[in-house]
Amino acid sequence: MNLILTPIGRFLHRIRHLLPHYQRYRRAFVWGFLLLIATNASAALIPYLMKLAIDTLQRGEGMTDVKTYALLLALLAVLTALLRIRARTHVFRIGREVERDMRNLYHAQLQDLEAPLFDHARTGDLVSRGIGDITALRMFMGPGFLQLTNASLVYILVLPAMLWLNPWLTLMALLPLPFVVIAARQLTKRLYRYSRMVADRFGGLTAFVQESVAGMGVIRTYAREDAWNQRFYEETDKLYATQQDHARLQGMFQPLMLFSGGLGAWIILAVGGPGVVQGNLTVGDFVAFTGYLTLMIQPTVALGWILTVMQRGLAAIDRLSEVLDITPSNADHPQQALHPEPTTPYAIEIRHLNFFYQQDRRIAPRSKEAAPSHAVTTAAGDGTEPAAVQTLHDITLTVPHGHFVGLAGRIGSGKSTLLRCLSRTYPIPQGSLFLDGVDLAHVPEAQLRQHLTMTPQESLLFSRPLLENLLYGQPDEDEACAWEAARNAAFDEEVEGMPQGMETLIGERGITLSGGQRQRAALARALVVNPRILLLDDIFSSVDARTEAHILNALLDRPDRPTMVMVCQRVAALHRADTIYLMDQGRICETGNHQSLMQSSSLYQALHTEMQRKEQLEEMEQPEVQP
Ligand SMILES: Nc1ncnc2c1ncn2[C@@H]1O[C@H](COP(=O)(O)OP(=O)(O)OP(=O)(O)O)[C@@H](O)[C@H]1O
Repeated sequence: MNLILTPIGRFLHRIRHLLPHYQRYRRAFVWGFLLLIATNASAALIPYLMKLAIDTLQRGEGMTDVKTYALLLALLAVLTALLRIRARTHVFRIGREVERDMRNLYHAQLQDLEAPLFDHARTGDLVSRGIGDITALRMFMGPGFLQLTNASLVYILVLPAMLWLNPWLTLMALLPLPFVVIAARQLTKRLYRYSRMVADRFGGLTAFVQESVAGMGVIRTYAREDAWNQRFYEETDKLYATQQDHARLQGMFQPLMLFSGGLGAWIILAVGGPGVVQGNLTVGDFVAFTGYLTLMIQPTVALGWILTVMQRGLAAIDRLSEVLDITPSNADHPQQALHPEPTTPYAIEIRHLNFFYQQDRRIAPRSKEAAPSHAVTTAAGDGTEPAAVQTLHDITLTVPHGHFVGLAGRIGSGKSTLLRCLSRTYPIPQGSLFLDGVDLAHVPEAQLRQHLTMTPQESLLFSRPLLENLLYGQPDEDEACAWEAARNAAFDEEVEGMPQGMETLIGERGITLSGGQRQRAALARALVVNPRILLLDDIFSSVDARTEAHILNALLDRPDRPTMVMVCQRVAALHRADTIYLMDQGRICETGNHQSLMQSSSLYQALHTEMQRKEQLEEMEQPEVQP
């Protein structure tokens, strides 16, 4: 019992993400199955009617019967064709529906994945899983199901008919079958291996193309086109070689199946022919036998194709499961709603926060034969915990409601990482970060995003009209709200100057805007949400100092100003900060305001002087600044 259950259980586990679809479309599958039974039953009647017609002719009986058989045969042929068309369109539609559902599921899962995975996964590979692998799944669920069911039904329906006509001749005709089964078993594993390799290589190639398009400017700047092309050719060569191995294997199968069918036909002639001459077999039996064998040859020959589609489908489901199995790190945490009004003196409280970046946390199977529960693994592919590097050390701080906190420190001191933790972009430990006294790890995602907005260093804009980008977090707001936010971000005048104003279509990732415009558009997008807490990570790096000061002053002078934590790179921001946390090597080394730090911290003094010098140079280079 165990022996039977274990492989079946393993298989069901492997296709676990497909089982809900079998459940959802169970009626459609049953209906498709019934249509296929009807199609094959109708097809299986044709050789039998031929036998009756020929036997009637042989006996020299009246033409009326023969005409009736001819009419019946014609009707049956039409019926079989109609049923086959209906069955095929029906089953193909199921495949399309599953394909659509899986694409939606996969896309939704990508939205839930956390930042560390995107740090290490290759975008192109994720794209290829969402496109190529889901197409392979459609083939598995639609045409694959159709051909497999068809082949099984042909054997189930035709074999008894042949045995009933002549058991001995049937056994002889099917002599090559065991060899076919053995060959199929041998080839299946290798087909899976090559299918998986082709899918992985294709994923790598998609990632390459994606990087080439994104990095076109860099490639041209360094005149690396030829070298880059060469690397691409090497990748395509590898894919080609794997595809060739795959095709060779697949190519072997079809002739093998055709040969076994031909051998069966030869046996029928060699054994059945003398039977007809000796009178042990009627000509009708002989013709029916040949007809049945022809019926069986088609699915037998298609077996190679079926196996390929099935193995490619299994490779696809393995690759998709690696992504679909990943659960967000806070999925199991109990949820606790934030209070609508502040209940504690601190909007933000951080207690002894330690944070580690995982190294080389990539999506890959554990072993060559995809294991069921793998998902995230190390470069070694052994599923052990990836190495981690501690980036934040024992951070403790508080931010009272409405305060403006500045983070300062040298490059790589951990400022952005701290903001990423605060915005829960990265998984955070429980009991370390609190919003309004509620453990951040327990705050429901949707609520968190209404209360807290983070604008990172490099903000992405979507290839949509500017208005849609600005209202992205509050799509129900009207255009007036977008204009107000643009005004607060000192971006409104430039929008007015654009020929299509708010309806201006933004290029991919905001490419058609200048760096400074992109940053202010991203700030305006955050302001539309009107969050209680605003996290700003060095978002003025492409904006001149005066514009930065202008925006910041306007923001801070608002009576309803949010609690703000900002990575400060300019002196004006530091001067306005209620509290400055000075960071060094992942630690908070000094705390105070500008005046107190100028007196107590040599690191702060040095940073401040550097900033001042940089700003003076900037002013000299760019005398024309925006208001
Ligand atoms: N996604 C990541 N994965 C692994 N390590 C990272 C990641 N992001 C940053 N680091 C490392 O963490 C350290 C702190 O980086 P972080 O970006 O927080 O510094 P920062 O103070 O914001 O620097 P900057 O002023 O240049 O923006 C650096 O050593 C950096 O290499």
